[in-house]
Amino acid sequence: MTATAPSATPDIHRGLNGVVVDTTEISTVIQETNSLTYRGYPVQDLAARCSFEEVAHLLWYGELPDAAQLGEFRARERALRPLDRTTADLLARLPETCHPMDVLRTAVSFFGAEDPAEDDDTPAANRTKSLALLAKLPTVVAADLRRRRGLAPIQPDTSLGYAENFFHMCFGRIAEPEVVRCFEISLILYAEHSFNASTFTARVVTSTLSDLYSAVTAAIGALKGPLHGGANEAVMHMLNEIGDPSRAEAWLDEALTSQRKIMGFGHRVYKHGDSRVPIMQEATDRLVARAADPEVTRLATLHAALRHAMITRKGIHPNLDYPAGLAYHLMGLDIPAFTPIFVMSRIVGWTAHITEQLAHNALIRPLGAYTGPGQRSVPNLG
Ligand SMILES: CC(=O)SCCNC(=O)CCNC(=O)[C@H](O)C(C)(C)COP(=O)(O)OP(=O)(O)OC[C@H]1O[C@@H](n2cnc3c(N)ncnc32)[C@H](O)[C@@H]1OP(=O)(O)O
Ligand SMILES: O=C([O-])CC(=O)C(=O)O
Repeated sequence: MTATAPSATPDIHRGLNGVVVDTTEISTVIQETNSLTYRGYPVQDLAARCSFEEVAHLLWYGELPDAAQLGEFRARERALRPLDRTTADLLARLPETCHPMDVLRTAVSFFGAEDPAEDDDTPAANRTKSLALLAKLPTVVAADLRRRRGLAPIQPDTSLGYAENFFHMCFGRIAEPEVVRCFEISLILYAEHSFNASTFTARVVTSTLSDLYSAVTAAIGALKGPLHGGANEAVMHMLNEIGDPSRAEAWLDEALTSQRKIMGFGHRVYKHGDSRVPIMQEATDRLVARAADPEVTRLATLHAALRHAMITRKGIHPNLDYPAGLAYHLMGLDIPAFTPIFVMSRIVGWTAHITEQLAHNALIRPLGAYTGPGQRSVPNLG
């Protein structure tokens, strides 16, 4: 038998780093200008001039809504906010020791099981499901936040916008306009970011012609990890661990020496700073100024000191999770709710990508270069 010559080592891109897997019309990071556009609009302009609902409409339908379209979009979203009794009961039975991302993942999976049209993947059916998820996810997140505080859920208020209603459902009151605006800016900035890990996960699941709920459930699992969305919670844990601004440099030295990843820093695509950070940082700074509280000043000084030390020492810049984590804490939200809030926003990007994937589907199935043992005979186990 002639031996086969070993094949040439294939070109391997671990983590798909630098690999372009498909086209997209939804958003792009423009490396040269370090900017991000949604359907062609710079995200900083959208954050300055639009509501989250307008941006959701843009990402899903390709255009900003006119007044009539926005009115209809808002009315439909508001009507879909309540949870049915079965869902509320199911979620209330989950252990309080589980992470709130587990609650969201379970909720979306259950919404799929309950939906008789789960397998209808026509664009119209998927638009209806996407809107229902957008509307219901804040209700799940707020009820779970209150459950962990030993409080009963508060029903959604259809007279309130998306961001205001979330504060109402968490705290029974609407936060001040500056807080709501900062929150809304974070939702706009988190809504979409091209082929990030969780969106790619949603596209992989969709590419098998599985249903939208399965794709979103899987995306929630991918977002939970601290190298992705989980970093906004990890940022706040890290700031609490450091404690005092005077410790920032020494803490960083030690963390880098022990090869720790510094949460909220670095990015696969942005190597000179995340385009969204300046907008989020400015909004967070406004919350700090408004608080005029020594405790808040201590945290903000520590946040700035660590950012400065990390850029000086490693040349690595913060990503969006760095200012967003601090902002959510300053809004009075509990740390385990931070990544679920990311889901409330990114649901828009995920479902826009699911629709796009389905419109030009190709099964996503890469290759792996085998490095295991050569072919061998199964020994006699008897
Ligand atoms: C919204 C979002 O999901 S944004 C991302 C949120 N995630 C985080 O904040 C977690 C912390 N950051 C990280 O772990 C990384 O920067 C990632 C996962 C985001 C990007 O990772 P990659 O693109 O794979 O870059 P990679 O990990 O190879 O980093 C390149 C170099 O920078 C270093 N580096 C990158 N980020 C960090 C960090 N946060 N802390 C310490 N070192 C870092 C790496 O150790 C590596 O150094 P080396 O070349 O000496 O080995
Ligand atoms: O793009 C990424 O890799 C991560 C990110 O910033 C996001 O999903 O918003």
